[in-house]
Amino acid sequence: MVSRKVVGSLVCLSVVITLIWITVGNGKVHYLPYYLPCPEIFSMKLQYTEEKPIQLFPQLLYQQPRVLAPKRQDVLTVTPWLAPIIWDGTFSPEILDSAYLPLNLTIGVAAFAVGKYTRFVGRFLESAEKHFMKGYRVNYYIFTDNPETIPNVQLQPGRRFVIVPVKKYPSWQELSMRRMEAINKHIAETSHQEVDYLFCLHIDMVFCNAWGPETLGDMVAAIHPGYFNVPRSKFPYERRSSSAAYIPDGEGDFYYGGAVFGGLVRKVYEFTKTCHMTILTDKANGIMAAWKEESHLNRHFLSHKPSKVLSPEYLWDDRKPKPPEIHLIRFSTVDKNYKEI
Ligand SMILES: CC(=O)N[C@H]1[C@@H](OP(=O)(O)OP(=O)(O)OC[C@H]2O[C@@H](n3ccc(=O)[nH]c3=O)[C@H](O)[C@@H]2O)O[C@H](CO)[C@H](O)[C@@H]1O
Ligand SMILES: [Mn+2]
Repeated sequence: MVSRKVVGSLVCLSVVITLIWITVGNGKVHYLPYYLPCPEIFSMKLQYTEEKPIQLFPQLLYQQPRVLAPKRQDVLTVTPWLAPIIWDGTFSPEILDSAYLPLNLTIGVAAFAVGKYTRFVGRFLESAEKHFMKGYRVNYYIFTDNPETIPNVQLQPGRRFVIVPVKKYPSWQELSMRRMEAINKHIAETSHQEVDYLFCLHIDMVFCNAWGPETLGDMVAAIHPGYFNVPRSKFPYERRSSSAAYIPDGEGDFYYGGAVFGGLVRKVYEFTKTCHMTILTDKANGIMAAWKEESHLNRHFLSHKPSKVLSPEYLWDDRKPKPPEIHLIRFSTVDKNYKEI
């Protein structure tokens, strides 16, 4: 009896469902295959700003990186905020080139040659043509008050030389305070459209070994050759609390050199803007930081950590004896005759 009632109700239910289906669904079967829950996603595309169908790391044969056998044990190769510190022996130029060359990047160099410093331009450019970003597109921006004295250096294909006229500053201190401003202005007006990365370098230096894509990063700072083995209490940071470059005792990571900094051009733009602003703040308060823009750079990098740090291989001073940790000097100060300049 019970089963008859159940069968009766089931029959009724199916009749009602069929009637509803016929009236509402108009008899058509709307079949959604369960294995394609949302077919639109297959036609959707992410809107990348630049799409470069490039095969990174094409087949290359190289030694296996060994997890338990670090290439360098004598030096720190990563900061506590996990930025790499670039030392010879820790990277493969071939792997890096295979990743960076296909991107067709343009690297900018900004350097000042004002007054008697125009004499350094020839040597700087000749050495850069031999060692700096070989195989990449490079734009040299030479900021000078005396374009006629700049020698004509033969450049490799894809490399360009640009004179950026600046006025003669009343003193080297004033020039030192204005460099950030001039570079910032030039990025905004010109170089942000011309380069991907920009390095700001002293002109009284020469390249002596390869400087390649291992140096590219969002924001790049270099450890000063005079302070890589010194406790931070001895760093020549600005110690007066009235300065915007003030770093109190007990703080600081490294002492970075003002002669080398760089990064993505938009990051260098932000960086030079903040440094220029803190320099102006000091000026308004009648104070000049101990090591001028270098003090402001060090203050900035304390709270905005660089994403890559160059070892002193990339900022050396040939007057110093070479310690065993430095295998290769890549960029070094030339001996200036201080009396003459
Ligand atoms: C003696 C001194 O304290 N100098 C400053 C300078 O050390 P340095 O002794 O390395 O300074 P420097 O003589 O190399 O001058 C810095 C750069 O400014 C340019 N330049 C300088 C003078 C000049 O008459 N014409 C010219 O074009 C040139 O690109 C030069 O490479 O830089 C450091 C970091 O940046 C600190 O800021 C130092 O305070
Ligand atoms: Mn210098």
